[in-house]
Amino acid sequence: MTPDLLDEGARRVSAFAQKHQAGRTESGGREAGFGRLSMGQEVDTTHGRILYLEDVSVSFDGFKAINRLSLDIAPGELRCIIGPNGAGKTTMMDIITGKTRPDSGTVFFGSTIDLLRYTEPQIAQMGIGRKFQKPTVFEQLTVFENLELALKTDKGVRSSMFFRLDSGHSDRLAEVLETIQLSDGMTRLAGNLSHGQKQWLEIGMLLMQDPKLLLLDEPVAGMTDEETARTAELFLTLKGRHSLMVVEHDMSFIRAISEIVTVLSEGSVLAQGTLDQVQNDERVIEVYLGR
Ligand SMILES: Nc1ncnc2c1ncn2[C@@H]1O[C@H](COP(=O)(O)OP(=O)(O)OP(=O)(O)O)[C@@H](O)[C@H]1O
Repeated sequence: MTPDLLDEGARRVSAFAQKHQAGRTESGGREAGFGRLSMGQEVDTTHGRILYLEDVSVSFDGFKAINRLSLDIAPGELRCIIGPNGAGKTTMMDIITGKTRPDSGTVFFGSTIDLLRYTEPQIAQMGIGRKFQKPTVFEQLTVFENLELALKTDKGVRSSMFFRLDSGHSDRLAEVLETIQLSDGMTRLAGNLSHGQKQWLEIGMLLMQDPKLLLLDEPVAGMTDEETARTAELFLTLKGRHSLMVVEHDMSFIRAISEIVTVLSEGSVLAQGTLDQVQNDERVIEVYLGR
């Protein structure tokens, strides 16, 4: 990175810090919430569902990875998805985000947006954010710059460096920094963060884009116990303001955050209920022990 870019970055961070130092609230301003949608479409959740899949199937070379899958998620819900390896969890997220087209079935965002009519970037713009297992932050940029860049994903890195935050963006950035507990580390290079902090930063980058629905694939894999506990706290603060779908194998984490747990097996819903209910379900015990 050139010195002029570094100077420019430092100047912006300093101006930002001065503006927001006094403005920190106990809740980090979280009461303001998120929720903007683009694409000129509002998500209609009046029927009590933000995501709705019905009878969805997809095959790869004759193998049914998703088999007549039906499930729905309520606005503000934090839904945990578990299931043995190969159950179809990632493929289900690929279908929701437009990465994979199902052979049949229905996938709706709210009650009016047919997601199967949109491309992957359009679905992201509509407010469905996805976090893959591995963190993909820009290691050579600071925490602040990563978050700032997330506001302007349509621009190149250099033009984004000179992008000026308006006060709405600036407030959101401060709010997100508080939410992901990186306010004090905003000038650190992302490459120097711990694994857990990188994961939180990437979640923060998604939050900058005002997602209605967040899909998170194995968010605590590789985290320390302390990082896992902090991630549970983070998800509980996001619940209500966003809808979350969390795929995870770590049962202690699921226990800390879950209300309803959906168990996938062989591409379908095998069981659904509280973690205790599904863990005591004979069919669930069988698919886990059978492997
Ligand atoms: N593009 C593809 N081509 C062929 N087979 C695929 C493809 N994507 C997924 N599959 C198969 O579909 C099945 C479901 O895979 P998927 O990755 O969705 O499972 P998962 O529940 O996410 O597993 P894990 O917990 O191991 O991540 C697996 O048998 C996988 O091998």
